[in-house]
Amino acid sequence: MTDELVLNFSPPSASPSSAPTRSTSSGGRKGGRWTDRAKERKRSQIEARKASRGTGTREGGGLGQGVKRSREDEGADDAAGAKRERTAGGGGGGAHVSQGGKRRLDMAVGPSGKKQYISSLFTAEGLPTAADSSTSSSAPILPSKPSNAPLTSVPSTATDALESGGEAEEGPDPAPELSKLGLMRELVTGLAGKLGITGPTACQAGAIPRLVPPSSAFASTGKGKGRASGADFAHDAILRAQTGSGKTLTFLLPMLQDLLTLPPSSLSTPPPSSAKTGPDRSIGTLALILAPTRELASQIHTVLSSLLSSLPSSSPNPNKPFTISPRALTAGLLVGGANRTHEKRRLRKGCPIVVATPGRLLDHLKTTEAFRLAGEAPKLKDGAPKGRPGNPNTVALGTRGGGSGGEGKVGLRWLIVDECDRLMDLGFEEQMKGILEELARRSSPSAPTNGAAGSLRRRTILCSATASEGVDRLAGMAISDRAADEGGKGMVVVGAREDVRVKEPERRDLTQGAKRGAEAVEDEDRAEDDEDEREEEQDEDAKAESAALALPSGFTPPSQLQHNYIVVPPKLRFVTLVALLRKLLVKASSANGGRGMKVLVFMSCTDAVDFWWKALGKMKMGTSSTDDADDEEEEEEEDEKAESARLVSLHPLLPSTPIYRLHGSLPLQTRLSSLSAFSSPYTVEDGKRKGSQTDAGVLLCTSVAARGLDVKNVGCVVQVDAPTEGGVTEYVHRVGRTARAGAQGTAYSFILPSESAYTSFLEDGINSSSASAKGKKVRMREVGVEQVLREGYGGEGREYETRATDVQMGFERWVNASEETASLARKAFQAHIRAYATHPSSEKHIFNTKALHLGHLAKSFGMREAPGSHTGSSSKKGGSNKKARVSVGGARARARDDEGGFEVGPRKRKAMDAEQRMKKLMRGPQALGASEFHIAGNDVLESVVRRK
Ligand SMILES: Nc1ncnc2c1ncn2[C@@H]1O[C@H](COP(=O)(O)OP(=O)(O)OP(=O)(O)O)[C@@H](O)[C@H]1O
Repeated sequence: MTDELVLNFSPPSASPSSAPTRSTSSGGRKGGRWTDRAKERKRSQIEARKASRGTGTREGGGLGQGVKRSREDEGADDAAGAKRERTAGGGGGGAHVSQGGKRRLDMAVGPSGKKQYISSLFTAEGLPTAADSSTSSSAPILPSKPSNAPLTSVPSTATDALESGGEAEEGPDPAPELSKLGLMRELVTGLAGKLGITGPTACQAGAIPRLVPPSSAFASTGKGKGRASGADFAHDAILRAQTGSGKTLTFLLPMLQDLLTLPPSSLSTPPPSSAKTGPDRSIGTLALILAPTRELASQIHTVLSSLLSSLPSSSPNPNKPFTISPRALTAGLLVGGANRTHEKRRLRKGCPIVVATPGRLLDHLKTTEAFRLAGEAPKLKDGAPKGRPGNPNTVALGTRGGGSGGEGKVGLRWLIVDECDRLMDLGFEEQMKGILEELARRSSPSAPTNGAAGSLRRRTILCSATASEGVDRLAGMAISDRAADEGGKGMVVVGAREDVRVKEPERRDLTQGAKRGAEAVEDEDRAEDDEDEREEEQDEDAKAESAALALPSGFTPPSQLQHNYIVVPPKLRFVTLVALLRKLLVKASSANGGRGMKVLVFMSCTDAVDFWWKALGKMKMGTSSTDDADDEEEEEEEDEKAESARLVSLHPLLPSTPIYRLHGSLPLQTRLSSLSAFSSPYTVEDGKRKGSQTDAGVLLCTSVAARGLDVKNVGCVVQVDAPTEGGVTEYVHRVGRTARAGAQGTAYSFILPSESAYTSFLEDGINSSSASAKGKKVRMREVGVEQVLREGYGGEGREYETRATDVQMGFERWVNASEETASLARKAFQAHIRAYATHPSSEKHIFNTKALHLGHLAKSFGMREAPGSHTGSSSKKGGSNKKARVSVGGARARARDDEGGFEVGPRKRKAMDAEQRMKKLMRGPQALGASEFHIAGNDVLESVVRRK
């Protein structure tokens, strides 16, 4: 590598001699007793070794310079008790090949001048290269046509479905392809102007015409060019499409068009003479959009707000005025972790559109009096509906709690659930049930069901890439009334290449559900029965587990995405990540004129993210451990104060590349600020933000960032740890953070040698999907770890080994410099092992804790041996063949105690259920705020869900 990053390395020292230095005198003596000759030869060899070692240390000055160890370190290595071959020769380079042995040991001179041995990262044989050289990263890659890019023209299948003969618009279309979808001119202009979007993606071309209401439904809005015919119109739908294919706009655009053009007669205000005098934001909430994570909710809110601000305050077309001005369609954001009082204030002012996480939404639905759905009157203290004289909006509306809207009036118009499969997986099901019950309770019994007025019924859109059982359940709950009214017609799937009608979701009686919930709270004795039920459910879930792991039909990664894997020996995980990041960043920087790229790095648990993030920012290269300790003590004091506010780390080998972190245990503000800083990162020099923008950035994260997040210029996703939940589906979501909207993207997965079956597991899972079976098969490409290290660290021959060793030593020095850092390392290691143990049984043949070499894995956490608590056998005794003896059951049990350390999924839900039961018993707040996702994990929610 000939880039500036390499300059961070000192020039390599004179090539270390790997053979003992022979004294010329040793062979000089002839004659005499053989024992005297042998003694003399031995003495001269020792002297020669001393001499060469001294020279090497003084002259080395390269990577080996930093390889100084304290007595304590030395002791630890000795205690590690590996059968070490004594090396002959030495040098500043620090790497030595043992005489005939397999292991390589690094030798350096400590501050006291004592020689010290360092357990080596490399063996004399070197690292294996990629198994199949034809698939190595140097092999040419045939470019694939992006599958989620904006289309240059609307495909005939989409256009055929559109109605012809719509009203002619005046003037040329600003984005002709978009206006063919039936979108109103103002929206198309706004998209083209503010967002630079001129053509639809395949998902948008397929789904928007079906979601835009047919012209017959709203006489006042007139006919658009591209509206779907009544037969194709999907009142309720499941929206399913590839990652990065523009699903957010697919549901937002029809929703906005619908709200802007609601029939004036459906509103409780008199028909407006102009848009400016139309209903204001106190009209109540017309649309609810739910998302599983705070970040995703916030992102949707941002897109929605910029869409709204791109629209004129009134329609310039006098024939088609906006019924409600875009300025009145204020979007409110309600997410866990945010200030409730501020949210209440916002709700009091009125939020026609609400974007929320489910727990917080339910909380407000239950407890915030001012939260009014469209059609509901504000409640007076005595319970009578409040009708302010002179405010027709409130006077004409029905009473709250059962009489909303009145005949022919619109109530809550849209319910949109983004990433709904994930949402059901995360244990939000109770909250979702609670929300639907609350909406059902508040909706008018006389709500329109049929005919033109029936089109005012709530529309439900479930966005899901995955057709899980949870989605079916949610669909069943959400459209239970309609399904009956329409003779069992279920939800249609839109957005996929081929629209498919899913089987009719099972109807659920929400009133019964509410009763059951209330009884459960009243009768504590029933808790035991519930527990039995849950156990049965668990068994069923276990059976469903393997089925759920297969990739759902039609859900494939973008075709332009390249999938790579690297077989990384456990002790090389840290140095390989640093090398890979260097390689990627340098490559991107030279390809795009120095701007670099953004990289997302997924890890299994929050503790590991925190630890590696800190280590990358704090470790130093090439200084002695004592100096480091002094420096760091001073820094620590300052850092302590700033730590919580600190967003960015910088690594000495990744200059000008800010490193951020994201996981569910961080405070909301830190989460959002980290994400926003990563989205438009700034350069940092001398620890200070310099303000200029860069495209280079690294985000270490857990699966909390796997769904829905859309950050521009993410060129690569690295999975240091495979997802512990969700199997192939979760893999596809994670890698889907790159290669969005037609952009190129690369994914790398680290796999341990014992996990080699993971690649075929992924390939089979992805390729068995029916859509991909027709197209190009996905193939995982192996990139040799040796190649990554060589390209990342540069140098001649195997010099990268020395450099990697120095990086590892810098890491270990930082870890061992204080009890605090050492304990961080232990905690991260233990959380990692526990997370590893939660891989489902269907993946146990790949991710088996028994196959882990804990001693080596500990090295990737900067430790010289595995902490004893998780090893059945101490690493001091075990030698190189020690395997992990971790009880999976035990690890699972511990997982329940450690909410923060895990990703959350179906199996985690069981743990959370247990925790919720415990909280109920304790009757005290025990926030699950540390959970990965915003699992509404608090006692308030628990009680509101159960409350009648
Ligand atoms: N028609 C379009 N033309 C160009 N870019 C678009 C278009 N539609 C959406 N985009 C952009 O594509 C990116 C991905 O969109 P979005 O986040 O909605 O994808 P998604 O399908 O929801 O992905 P995921 O499944 O990962 O949540 C966004 O940056 C968005 O601005």
